[in-house]
Amino acid sequence: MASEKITTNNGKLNVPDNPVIPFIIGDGTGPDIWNAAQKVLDGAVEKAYNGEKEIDWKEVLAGQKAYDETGEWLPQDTLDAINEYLIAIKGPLTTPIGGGIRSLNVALRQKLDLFTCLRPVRYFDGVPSPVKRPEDTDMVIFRENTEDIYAGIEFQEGTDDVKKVIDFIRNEMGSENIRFPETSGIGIKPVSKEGTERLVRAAINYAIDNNRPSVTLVHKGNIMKFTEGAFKAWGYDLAEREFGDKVFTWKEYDEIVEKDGREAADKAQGEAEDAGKIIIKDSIADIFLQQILLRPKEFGVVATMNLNGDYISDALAAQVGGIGIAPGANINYETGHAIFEATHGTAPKYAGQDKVNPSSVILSGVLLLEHIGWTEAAELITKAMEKTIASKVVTYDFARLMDGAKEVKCSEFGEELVKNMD
Ligand SMILES: NC(=O)C1=CN([C@@H]2O[C@H](COP(=O)(O)OP(=O)(O)OC[C@H]3O[C@@H](n4cnc5c(N)ncnc54)[C@H](OP(=O)(O)O)[C@@H]3O)[C@@H](O)[C@H]2O)C=CC1
Ligand SMILES: O=C(O)CCC(=O)C(=O)O
Ligand SMILES: [Mg+2]
Repeated sequence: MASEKITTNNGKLNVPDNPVIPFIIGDGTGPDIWNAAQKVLDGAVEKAYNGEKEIDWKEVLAGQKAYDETGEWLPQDTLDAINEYLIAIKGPLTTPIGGGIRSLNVALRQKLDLFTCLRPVRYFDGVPSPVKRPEDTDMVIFRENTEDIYAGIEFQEGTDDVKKVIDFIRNEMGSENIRFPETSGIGIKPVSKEGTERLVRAAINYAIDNNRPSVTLVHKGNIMKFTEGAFKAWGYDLAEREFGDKVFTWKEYDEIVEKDGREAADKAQGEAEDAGKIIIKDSIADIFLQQILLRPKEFGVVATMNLNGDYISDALAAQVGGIGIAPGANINYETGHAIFEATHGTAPKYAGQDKVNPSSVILSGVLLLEHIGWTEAAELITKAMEKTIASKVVTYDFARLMDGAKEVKCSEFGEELVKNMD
């Protein structure tokens, strides 16, 4: 079967039966989990479509393997290939120590402008969890992926550059708030209206398409007023301007309280909920981290900035069993480019041991299959995952917390999933 490219037409993906999909194998435990995942993905596609559809996996290089083979951590050829083929999947990448690149993962997201980091968090029955009712956690995180302190604008303590920046802040901007100006490093946190709007737009569209009752804007706007506070304000404005009567915002709620009192505002929100409108609300990041533990049912779609999203992703993953089972995708909803990847890192201490849980990258593959419309194959894997975990055949991370579990290797867990596809 000759393979073809996935293309876009007016914002819609055209997916041939035999698409070329680039993959980055990843560092550390990357090869173990990718090899297991590829077999599961191929097995599901074969089973779902009886050989009428097949993915042509094309390896592209990044990370240690790229450095060893080409002398570059992130070769231009890799960026060009993902640009050309639109959709890719990757294993985790080590952050090189020293050198100009802070994080290859962050660099990939920024260079391809993959502005949403989508991280759905759901519970699979039987997975060991530290909370009493892990099934109540069912959220989808929209983490802004290109801005915030991840932009990497930082100046090291003691350098001429940081001195210039500190002099500028003190002398030109008149701020005396740098407590120890002689010994400070400085980090800059850009948060833009465009960046916020495209992220919040994607989150609300997702809520509409997937019948989610609310979108929560998570921010620390009480302290960082012109970055995180602006994120909240721009988010509410965008919701009201672009989504009109499909949404009811807490900004509207506050306006009603001001005019007609709290009872009237509660009534208006109740009516909006009854009419199936999406409630756009907000939560300050610190209390949000408490509420997702105490009252997770109150949250559905979460839209937030880069650093908050990084913390929230791992915290929520823990509630449903940990980052061994936390998938993700980096998506530009405007160009159609997307790279699917696990939430966790390279877990270097387990590298080459065929030990870690491949579920995060497998479920990232499920997101990929859903994204290209191959939902039958995606469903086969999800069901097989449910069945396999329920039968207590699991990798070390779950086995150490479960009674009566059978611990299997990374590759064996993948094989078990393929067996359990029916
Ligand atoms: N997107 C990416 O590619 C990311 C890359 N990184 C990079 O990865 C490297 C290592 O980062 P580190 O902070 O150690 O975080 P990791 O996520 O790599 O590992 C931390 C711990 O999480 C658990 N864990 C991770 N992956 C799995 C898995 N597949 N199955 C079961 N458990 C798992 C292990 O816990 P335990 O020890 O309890 O068994 C592991 O020791 C760094 O260079 C970092 O920059 C980090 C995050 C994301
Ligand atoms: O690239 C990294 O080292 C960190 C990335 C990360 O933590 C994440 O994507 O959640
Ligand atoms: Mg992270």
